[in-house]
Formats: sequence, structure tokens, C-alpha cells
Amino acid sequence: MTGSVTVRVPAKVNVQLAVGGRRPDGFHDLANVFLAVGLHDKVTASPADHQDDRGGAGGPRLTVSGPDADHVPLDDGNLAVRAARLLAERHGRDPGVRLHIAKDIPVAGGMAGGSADAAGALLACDTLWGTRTPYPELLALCAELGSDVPFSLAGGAALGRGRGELLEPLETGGTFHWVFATADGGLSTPDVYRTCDRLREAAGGGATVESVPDPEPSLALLDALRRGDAAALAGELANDLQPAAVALRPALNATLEAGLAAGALAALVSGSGPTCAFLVKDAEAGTRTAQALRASGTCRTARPASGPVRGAEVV
Ligand SMILES: C[C@](O)(CO)[C@H](O)COP(=O)(O)OP(=O)(O)OC[C@H]1O[C@@H](n2ccc(N)nc2=O)[C@H](O)[C@@H]1O
Ligand SMILES: Nc1ncnc2c1ncn2[C@@H]1O[C@H](COP(=O)(O)OP(=O)(O)OP(=O)(O)O)[C@@H](O)[C@H]1O
Repeated sequence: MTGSVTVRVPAKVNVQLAVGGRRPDGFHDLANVFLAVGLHDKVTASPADHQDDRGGAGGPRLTVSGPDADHVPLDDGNLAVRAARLLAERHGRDPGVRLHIAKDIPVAGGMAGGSADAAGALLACDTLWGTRTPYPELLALCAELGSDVPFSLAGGAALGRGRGELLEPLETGGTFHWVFATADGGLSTPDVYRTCDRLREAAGGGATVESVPDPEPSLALLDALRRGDAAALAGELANDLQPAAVALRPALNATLEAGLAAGALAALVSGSGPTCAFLVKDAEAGTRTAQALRASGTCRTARPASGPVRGAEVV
């Protein structure tokens, strides 16, 4: 067993999030086009230095650092702890391990921060413990932990079907530049999906699989990704959860407008929000747009990042 293993794992933005009707299991079928972007958490796994009453290592122990650390649960509610337990259970081994998350991805921001930590913890523990879980099995464990977790492991760009866990890798013809404007306070993902259903019901369209059309990826969007064409991608960005996120947090309208006024090619809410994502022409436009957004007073902060980037990897 090595001393400690650190895994770097990226955030995501959904360049298209088409949401189907509510399924009998409460989830929604999606056409979810993910892009991994260069904001990262780091998850470190080290051998347990503690014992429980029965002489076992006493389960995962977690510490978290970073500006949002206070908002991250340290108990079994943390997806990284759940990931370590699930992997240990699968291999019939003691789940004792020390985990540390160096958190840079906004918490509850719609950028899959918790999912990133789950994928990071799985890979870090698998490496530390020498359990050598085959990649398809790691992906299946990710899917048990959450709909976004398989993509956090895979990275790059991918189409997520089902509830978002069934991935098809996508080709991209270049790097896309973004600015991410974070908000004070997160939004709860289940609340945002529930609000999406409520808005659809209120509009008379119903909210179930029978009443909402099957979600489909936009061929023009996939083509823009394949060609690395930011201007074409700007015209195709779409998020069916955006009206719900804005209904829950009307102040997001001002953030979206401020980024467009600063020259962004397009603006959308990232996943379930409240982080707003702005597609820009190049890295220089990213720096300029981030500055203008910070000065606008419509967000907590704004940071440039580009993608696609690689998924979870040992560093
Ligand atoms: C909004 C997105 O981030 C877009 O990528 C994801 O769809 C959310 O993925 P996630 O945070 O990994 O979500 P999960 O942990 O799997 O599910 C949390 C809750 O979100 C809702 N949920 C999630 C995924 C999905 N396809 N349909 C849903 O309705 C359900 O209420 C579920 O109980
Ligand atoms: N490792 C973790 N990091 C952050 N939050 C976590 C973690 N594990 C569990 N949580 C809980 O999950 C909630 C959602 O956090 P997360 O940062 O994953 O949201 P999100 O980025 O909006 O997720 P998604 O984009 O996948 O819907 C938090 O409010 C927190 O209570």
C-alpha cells in the first residue's frame, strides 16, 4: 500500500440539458451534453491512522479545505465518504481510510462538485488499496453514487442518456473558453427538478414521461462541438432547468444579462444552478468578461476556465 494517493477531478458544465418527463422512480430521462472544464477538486486518500471499538480502522475520516469548506458535510452525507464505503464493500475490505478534499469547485453550484469528489475518492481509494477495479465496474459504482458521477470520472465531453449516467463519449474539435459566475448560497438539485415539473404542469403540458416528449440531443450542437466552433455552439446552448433555477433565484437574470453586456457569446445557467456559465471567444475575452462580471456586483465571483479537460486522474 502506498503512502497517499491524490486524484484531480474536474467540474462540468451542461452545454445542453434536455429534460424529459418525471419517471415513476422520480428521476427524469435526459439528453445531457456534458463538458468537463478546468476547475478542479483534489481528493487525497491515505492509510487510516485510527481504530474503532472492534479494532477495525473505523471507516473513512474526512477533512476538507478551501473557501467553501464550511458548507461541505464531513459525515456519511458526503459523497466521497459514500464512495469509499461502496468500494470497500464491493471488495469485502475494511473501509478505514483518511480522505482530504481540497475544494475549488463551487458547492451546490450546478457544476457537479460533490460528484467530482465521489469519482475522485473512488479512484484514489482503488489506487491506495490496490483493488484494481476494472474501469467499466468503476463507472457502474459511480452510477450507484449519483447521475453525474460517471461523467466526473470520464471527463472530456459526453452525451449522458438515461438519468445522465449512460455515457457516450463525444468528439470535440478544439478548446472552448468560459467564465463561471458563482452565487452566494446554492440551489438544491431535487428542488430545481421539482420546480421544472411544477412550471410544466402550470403551463398545461403535464410533467410525466407520458406527457413530455423524449429528450433528444441537438445535432447542430453536437456538430459545433465536433468542429470546435464556439460561435455556432453559442447559438445552440440550452438548459431545460434554467427557467426553474431562475424562478427559484430571480437575481440570476441580472447575472446572465451582465455577462452578455460584457461581450459573452452566450449565457446559460449551469445544470441546476445557480452558477451561470458564459461562453466567450478566447482566453483574453474570458479574462475581460470575468473582470466585468466581478465589477457588476451581480455575482459572488467570476472565474475563467476552459474545456474539455481530462476526467479524474491520479497526480
Ligand atoms: C442537474 C444535473 O447536474 C445535470 O448534469 C444532474 O441531472 C444532477 O445529477 P446529480 O446531482 O448526480 O443527481 P442525483 O444525485 O443522481 O439525484 C439527485 C436528485 O435530482 C433529481 N434528478 C437527478 C437526475 C435526473 N436525471 N433526474 C432527476 O430528477 C432527483 O430528484 C434526484 O433525487
Ligand atoms: N463532496 C461534497 N462536496 C460538496 N457537497 C457535497 C459533497 N458531498 C455531499 N454534498 C452535499 O451535496 C449538496 C450538493 O453539492 P454539490 O456541490 O455536489 O452540488 P451541485 O454541484 O449543484 O451538484 P450537481 O451539479 O451534480 O447537481 C451540498 O449542499 C452538500 O450538502
